[in-house]
Amino acid sequence: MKVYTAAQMRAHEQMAVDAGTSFEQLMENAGGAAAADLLRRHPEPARALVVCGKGNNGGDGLVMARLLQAEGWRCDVVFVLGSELSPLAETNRRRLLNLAGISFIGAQALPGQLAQQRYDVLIEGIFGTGFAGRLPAAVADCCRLLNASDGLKVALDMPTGLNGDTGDVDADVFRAELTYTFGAYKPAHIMDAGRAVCGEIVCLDIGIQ
Ligand SMILES: NC(=O)C1=CN([C@@H]2O[C@H](COP(=O)(O)OP(=O)(O)OC[C@H]3O[C@@H](n4cnc5c(N)ncnc54)[C@H](O)[C@@H]3O)[C@@H](O)[C@H]2O)[C@H](O)CC1
Ligand SMILES: [K+]
Repeated sequence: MKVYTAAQMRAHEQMAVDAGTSFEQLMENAGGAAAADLLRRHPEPARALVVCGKGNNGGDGLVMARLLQAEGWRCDVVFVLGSELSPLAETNRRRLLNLAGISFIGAQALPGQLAQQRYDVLIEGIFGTGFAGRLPAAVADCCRLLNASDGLKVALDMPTGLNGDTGDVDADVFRAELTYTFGAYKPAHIMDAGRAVCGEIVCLDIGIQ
């Protein structure tokens, strides 16, 4: 079992890029592998909420949204940390523009939306390996809302509020039923406190050593 810290992930990602792939392709591989697994579990078109932060963790969610909508899913996308995204997340946001089945909803509209719309799947891409410190209040509020909602709760790489390196868990951590992690497990995935908030953990190959 491969277990990599955030710094080790960055090093292996860089090695893969030096060997000829690109960061964009790695993100496509991550979102693609997660979407493929979800589609195996949920072969019928369904309705998903994709909750993104501003970094590449959200970018993985945006790739998933594109691939799920291509299979007939309806995906609502929300950015909870503003609209200034990492370059790769922005590239993948643009790829969603004008696609059938994709709607963008404002973060302030999320509580009302969750009250009136039932989602089959909630995909959480707020923070991944780039997270350090405390959860911003807006993210803690969002996680509380998601935790209280119906639908399969899916975390990308790790549930937001879980520090992948240390296993520290915020009180308002996203409580996932299924966690897709990319390239390798992270230290928190094999700690009891971390495992308690990840649900089933599926480690997906994204083409790094
Ligand atoms: N490593 C790989 O091989 C791949 C990783 N992928 C995915 O990308 C994320 C890591 O993305 P990154 O952009 O580095 O970080 P995050 O998305 O987790 O968010 C970083 C973003 O958030 C800010 N931030 C961090 N802590 C806080 C805080 N306490 N409060 C407020 N804001 C915070 C930070 O400054 C950044 O702006 C990885 O997990 C994978 O999901 C690839 O897509 C595939 C290859
Ligand atoms: K996440």
